[in-house]
This record gives sequence, C-alpha cells and structure tokens, in this order.
Amino acid sequence: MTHPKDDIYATPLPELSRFRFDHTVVNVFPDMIKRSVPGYTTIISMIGDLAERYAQADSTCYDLGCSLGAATLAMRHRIRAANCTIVAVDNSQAMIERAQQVMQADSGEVPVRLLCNDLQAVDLQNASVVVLNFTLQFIALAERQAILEKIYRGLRPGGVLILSEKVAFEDAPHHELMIELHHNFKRTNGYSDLEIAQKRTALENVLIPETLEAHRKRLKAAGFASSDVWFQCFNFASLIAIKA
Ligand SMILES: Nc1ncnc2c1ncn2[C@@H]1O[C@H](C[S@+](CC[C@H]([NH3+])C(=O)[O-])CC(=O)[O-])[C@@H](O)[C@H]1O
Ligand SMILES: O=C(O)C(=O)Cc1ccccc1
Repeated sequence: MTHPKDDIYATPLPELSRFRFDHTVVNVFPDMIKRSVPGYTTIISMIGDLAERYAQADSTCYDLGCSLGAATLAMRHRIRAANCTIVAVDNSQAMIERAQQVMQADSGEVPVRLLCNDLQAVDLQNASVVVLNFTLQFIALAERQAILEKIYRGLRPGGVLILSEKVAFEDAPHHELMIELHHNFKRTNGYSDLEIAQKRTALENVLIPETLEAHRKRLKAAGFASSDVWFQCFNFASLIAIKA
C-alpha cells in the first residue's frame, strides 16, 4: 500500500474547520502520524512486545481508536497465547473502511474484528490487553473517567492498559518548551510553519491534552493500583496500567 504525503495544511486555508478523521486525513494518515508524533514507530513496535507479554489464552485484545490498525497489526504479529481475538474499534467510517483493506492484505493468524463505533458504546469483556494509542485525547474530558472504569471492569486480573497521549505540563515554561520542541520535530520532518500553525488551530478544542498527573490520578480512581510512564518524548507519552 502506498503512503501519500500529508500536505493538507500546506496552502493557506481561508476557513480552517475543526480537525476530523475524514477521507482526506485517511489518505495521508500513515505519513501524517509518523511525521507528527515523536516516537510513534517505537510505541507501535513496543505495543507488539507488550501484547506478547500480556495477552492471555482465550482472551480478547482491544485497540480502541484503531485508525488504520497499526497497533492491531503489531499485536497480531506478536501474540503467542492460544485462542486470542483482537477487536479494533474506530468511530470514523473512512478509517474503518481503509483498515479493512489493511487487514485483508495482512496474513497474520490472530482473528481481527473491526468495528465502526464509538468506543464508549463498545462492551469490553474478557480483555487481557487494551490499547488507547492517542485516542483518549480526542474524547471530552467529562467522559474520560467512565471509559477507564469500563476498561478496568473489562480487564482480567493481570491484564494491561496501554495509554498513549499528547500531554500538557503544569509548569508553563516547560509546557511551552515541549510545544516548541515538538514543532521543531515537525519542521525537521518537512512541515512548514504554515502547516504547523494551521493544524494547531484545527486541533484546538479537538485534541485536549492533560498532565501526566491527571492521567495517573484518573487511572488510580478507575481501580488501577499500578500505572506509570514507560515512554516519553517531549509532550508525547505512553503509560502502562496493570490490573492486579
Ligand atoms: N469516541 C471515539 N470512538 C472511537 N474512535 C475514536 C473516538 N474518538 C476518536 N476516535 C479515533 O481515534 C483515532 C485517533 S488516532 C489513533 C492512532 C492509532 N491508535 C494508531 O496507533 O495508529 C491519533 C491521532 O491521529 O493523533 C482516530 O482514528 C479517530 O477516528
Ligand atoms: O500533529 C500534531 O500537532 C499532533 O499533535 C499529533 C496529531 C497526529 C495526527 C492527527 C492529529 C494530531
């Protein structure tokens, strides 16, 4: 499959609409996410490692907000436990249609079920691995706690939640520095100042980052006794939370 270059924000757009996961984004998504999220490729590969370690026999692994299924594929190729199924969910019809093609072109043996649905409407059961890879950040703050509680209830003991997010920082100078370093990363990857500025505006009130402390507090309140960061580059981080 070819991966066209993301040039969505390359020319001045007179009316910047809110960022949406539509067909235009789907077409360039693999290029967009790799050039925009520091550590994305490493995180995807490590989700494979973690799935190999935590997937339990006769259980389900969930990829919530799966986009084109990068984390699903990483898990699919690494799970060794017998009789596992992966359920991959996204509420963008355009994403799920393309993810279907990606899965058909893949020869992995673990069965994958793709659902076009709001992850809040999905019933989670018998889970050993749950992935929220840069998804929770797009969901309203007031709804986040209930989602983590549902995940905790659906996990088996010994199961893991992998939560990756763009994060904010309490300390204003540090927060600004991380944003600047992230923008530098994007510039190094070929995005112009105009592209960076226009996408930033489109993401306002759509992608809502929180501090690592807020995430850990929420995980704890949901029941996860143990959670901590396993990866961070600038304002992009990933946490592991284990159900005891
Ligand atoms: N309520 C929702 N229900 C279901 N899906 C949702 C919802 N809100 C947003 N999404 C979906 O969450 C995904 C977020 S991208 C995830 C990358 C992927 N995990 C990856 O590992 O490549 C991250 C990014 O683009 O920064 C999109 O596909 C949305 O449609
Ligand atoms: O591009 C950005 O500035 C981001 O924060 C990451 C991102 C990546 C893909 C879609 C939306 C946001």
